[in-house]
Amino acid sequence: MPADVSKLSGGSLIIAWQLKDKNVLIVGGGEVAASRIENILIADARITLIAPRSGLHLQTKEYIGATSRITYHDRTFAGPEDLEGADMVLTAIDDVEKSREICAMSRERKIPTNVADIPPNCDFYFGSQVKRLPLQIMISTNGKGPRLAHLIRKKIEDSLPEGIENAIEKVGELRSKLRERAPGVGGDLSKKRMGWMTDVCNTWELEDLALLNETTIDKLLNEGWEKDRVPNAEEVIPKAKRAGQIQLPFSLLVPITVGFFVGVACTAVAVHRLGSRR
Ligand SMILES: C[C@@]1(CC(=O)O)C2=NC(=C\c3[nH]c(c(CCC(=O)O)c3CC(=O)O)Cc3[nH]c(c(CC(=O)O)c3CCC(=O)O)/C=C3\N/C(=C\2)[C@@H](CCC(=O)O)[C@]3(C)CC(=O)O)/[C@H]1CCC(=O)O
Ligand SMILES: NC(=O)c1ccc[n+]([C@@H]2O[C@H](COP(=O)([O-])OP(=O)(O)OC[C@H]3O[C@@H](n4cnc5c(N)ncnc54)[C@H](O)[C@@H]3O)[C@@H](O)[C@H]2O)c1
Repeated sequence: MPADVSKLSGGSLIIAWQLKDKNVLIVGGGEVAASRIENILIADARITLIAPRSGLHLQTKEYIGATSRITYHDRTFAGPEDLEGADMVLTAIDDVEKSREICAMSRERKIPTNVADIPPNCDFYFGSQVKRLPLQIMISTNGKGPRLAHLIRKKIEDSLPEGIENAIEKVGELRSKLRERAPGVGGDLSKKRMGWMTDVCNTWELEDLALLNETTIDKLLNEGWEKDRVPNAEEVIPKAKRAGQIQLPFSLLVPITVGFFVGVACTAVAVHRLGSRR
């Protein structure tokens, strides 16, 4: 039977774009540009910023002064020569015509472009973002309701357990130490490594993972990976350290959060159906 793809439409491709050391041109220096700068700096890219000094937002000024990763030009956009070497173009200016012009020029050069607030001139949209690095969560309403994206972000932020970023960081350290012991890509060793990592993540609570350090990571690898088993957190983390942690009910938070959003989605569908019957 052919797959039903009728509902696979109307969304975006949400990806974690790797921009390290790429060149991003930002045109405009207001509040929106400041938020674009923050997002691009997080991605370790270099920024060329073109905007007259007189229109710079305080936050933009602070970013310019704080890092050599921003090359600042105190002027308005000059023309196609400003697009030279750009891997991405973002405009955040209060001049719709100029924005459209810049967009046309960059699209001619096949440079991915976002024009703040003008969806037809965007090759990609920005979303509302939870930033608890290395965790990032992007919320997109696919252009339907940016303010709602902001409000949904707040709800997700409130539902995330404290210290979740530490757990992710420590899992990253564990994975890289495991790779030193079991290197390579593909093949049986790789399968075994992935299986073991999956079992550790499934078995351990986030708050226990967050307590890992260099010594306990080695212990987990010695007692676990080397012996083809997954030890309990109690075996690896000293009792006193576990006793000192705040017990976060992550196992409860996940179903509650998922339940909440399923509820919101069902209500929205019901309201929409009622509305369309009138
Ligand atoms: C999420 C966020 C990220 C960011 O920009 O960083 C973002 N807009 C945010 C806020 C916001 N923007 C607007 C309001 C006023 C209230 C309202 O209109 O709802 C507020 C609310 C506020 O400021 O709180 C006005 C607005 N925005 C767009 C239009 C044009 C249109 O709809 O046609 C208009 C109407 C202009 C008009 O009416 O004239 C278009 C876009 N805005 C997007 C992103 C993309 C789709 C995002 C998605 O799919 O959800 C998209 C398509 C393109 C883009 O810009 O990338 C950020 C919240 C960050 C946060 O706080 O967490
Ligand atoms: N997507 C969003 O989240 C969102 C939210 C609010 C506003 N906006 C829209 O984004 C745009 C920017 O918003 P803002 O609040 O940062 O505006 P702003 O007026 O504070 O800043 C505009 C900036 O663009 C600069 N500028 C104007 N023309 C220029 C040119 N030709 N070359 C270089 N720089 C130029 C100005 O000097 C100023 O720094 C507006 O169109 C606004 O409607 C988008």
